[in-house]
Amino acid sequence: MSDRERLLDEIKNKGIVHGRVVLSSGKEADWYVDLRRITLDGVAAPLVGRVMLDLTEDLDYEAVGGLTLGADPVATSMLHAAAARGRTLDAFVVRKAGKAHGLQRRIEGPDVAGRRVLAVEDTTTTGGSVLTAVEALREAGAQVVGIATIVHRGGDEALAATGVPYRSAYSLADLSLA
Ligand SMILES: O=P(O)(O)OC[C@H]1O[C@H](OP(=O)(O)OP(=O)(O)O)[C@H](O)[C@@H]1O
Ligand SMILES: O=C(O)c1cc(=O)[nH]c(=O)[nH]1
Repeated sequence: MSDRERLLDEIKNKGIVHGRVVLSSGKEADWYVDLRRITLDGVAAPLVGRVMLDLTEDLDYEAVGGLTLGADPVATSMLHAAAARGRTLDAFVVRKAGKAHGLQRRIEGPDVAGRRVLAVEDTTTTGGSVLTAVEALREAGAQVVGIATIVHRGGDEALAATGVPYRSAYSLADLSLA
């Protein structure tokens, strides 16, 4: 079984929750893909790193990250998977809001200014969260070369408007949710 097939099984078995839920956008839905149960799972997280590296292998980037919290373990899994393959990949965290004390950084981690970066997410519904990260990265002087998410729920138009390649590892059809 490939990493992609194994991760799909993990998501189906551990990540899908049925029931009425309010989404990040304020919309309501009858099911939720809780990818934190995947990206923080000891078996699934290493697969996340390898699958997301494979998904974006044609893109040239030196750092990866996105809007906290969903994106954070995606980025660190990729960092470790890259290291296991002999490649150095930095990670970063985009805060939802700037911080008023300490160094007052909106983007934590090694500096992204002037660097080629990949914006990641665990799931995209409207694309709003990852677009917030893309805006913050561009403001900080990073060159966003692509966007990648584990599960694509929606947001196609907003994502296309960024003008950079967008990839998702799985569609709702893969999860038998569409
Ligand atoms: O495409 P969107 O409409 O923005 O929805 C997707 C976002 O929603 C979830 O995060 P949430 O806002 O629940 O916050 P969290 O990551 O802090 O848990 C998820 O992790 C994505 O970041
Ligand atoms: O839109 C969201 O907030 C959302 C949907 C989903 O399936 N999973 C998730 O973590 N967030």
